[in-house]
Amino acid sequence: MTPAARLSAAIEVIETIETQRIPAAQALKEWGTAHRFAGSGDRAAIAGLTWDVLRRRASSAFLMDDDSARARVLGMLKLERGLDGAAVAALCDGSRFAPQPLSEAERQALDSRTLNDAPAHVAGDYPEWLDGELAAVFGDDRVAEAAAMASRAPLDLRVNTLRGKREKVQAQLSHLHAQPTPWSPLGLRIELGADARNPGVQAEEVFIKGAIEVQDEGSQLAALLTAAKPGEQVIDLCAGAGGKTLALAAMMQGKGRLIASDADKRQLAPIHERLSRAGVHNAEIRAPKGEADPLADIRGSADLVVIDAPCTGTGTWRRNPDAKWRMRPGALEIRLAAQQAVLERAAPMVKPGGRIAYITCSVLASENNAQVQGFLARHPEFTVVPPAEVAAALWDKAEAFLAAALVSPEGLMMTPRRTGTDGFFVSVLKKTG
Ligand SMILES: C[S@@+](CC[C@H](N)C(=O)[O-])C[C@H]1O[C@@H](n2cnc3c(N)ncnc32)[C@H](O)[C@@H]1O
Repeated sequence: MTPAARLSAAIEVIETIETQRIPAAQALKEWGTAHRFAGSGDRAAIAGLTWDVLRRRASSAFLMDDDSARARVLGMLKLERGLDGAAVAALCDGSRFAPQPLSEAERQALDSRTLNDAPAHVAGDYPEWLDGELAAVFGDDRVAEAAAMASRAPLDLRVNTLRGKREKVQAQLSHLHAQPTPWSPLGLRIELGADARNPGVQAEEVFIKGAIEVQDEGSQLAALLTAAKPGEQVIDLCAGAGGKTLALAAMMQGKGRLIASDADKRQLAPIHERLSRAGVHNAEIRAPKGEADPLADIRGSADLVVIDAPCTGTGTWRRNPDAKWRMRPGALEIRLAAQQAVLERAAPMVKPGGRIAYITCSVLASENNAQVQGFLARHPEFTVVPPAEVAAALWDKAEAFLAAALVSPEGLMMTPRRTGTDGFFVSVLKKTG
């Protein structure tokens, strides 16, 4: 397919998403089924265009002064891909399979309209109802922060130190141009272009042998900031598919006791295979069985309870721009209640002097700072470990990391703009009594 034909296809996919109100992944799949002649390169390029339109869904329509699928695609080409009016016109030449030529109004919009007068939620491409939440955290920086949260994310890997060393794994992935991540001593980063096909790391020998896992650098750092140590008793209370469990296991070097649990046993399904591939031998998985609490025996004994809390995932918008537009206020309410419940569950498990690491992949104050404040009010036996002490887990990077992150009395927040990671909040709470 020509670049122009791919553009026509992307307009079609965006139209389907908008009119049928279906998820982007589904619309792309349906398009692929109906156009079996399209090769994998074409599909990847059309998907790239579609995701980029969703990144710029509001600002592209504002720029074009038109909210049609075609306008959003044209506006995205300027805002996200940096094409000028002439370059867009060259793609839309009206030839077979190409989009229709630009109208006068479209040409003018591409040449002269800007986002200068756009409201914050439009310029920053986020749902209007979240403006107050983002203003509370970022103030006037919210447009710049949100724009970074809309930008394409790299593919980050964590090297599993139970199986290999970063330098060696990097050399084994040199064909993918993997580079060390800026903060995590365990991370490798693969930058992906706009039309990039999935690099298929799961088929690499280092992956099959358990030496790497796909994990955003922010998630790696969140695990490191818990400062889990060899010999400790660590409870991963919201283990899900085990991303944090695997990182914690490597930090513990096979020594001590690591218990992974989750309220939803289905979420835990992939963890068994992942732990065995990663060579983890000191982890115990406790899935719920009926009404009984699988962690009933853990009372006042844990050195560390990690809460990788259920959250809205606003910090991962750059990986899933579709989810951002589908998010509703009701979903936030549900997450807030779940976070409070899981914090309450964790408190009695911790031994005196032990700690809770409360982590979210959200940037919203209601899910982060306010949850910590509420918990401290209910549990005066806990205090916040000062963020400077928490950051010390990053050794030589601690000072620069503290300067980059958004530090509050409740904890540390990473954002795509500040740390080049997904958005993550980490608060470490120590039990004094
Ligand atoms: C952010 S996800 C966990 C991701 C996982 N830790 C990882 O790194 O791959 C949050 C998890 O919390 C679980 N959860 C929700 N409420 C819970 C509760 N009250 N107790 C324990 N787990 C809960 C959900 O089932 C979900 O799997």
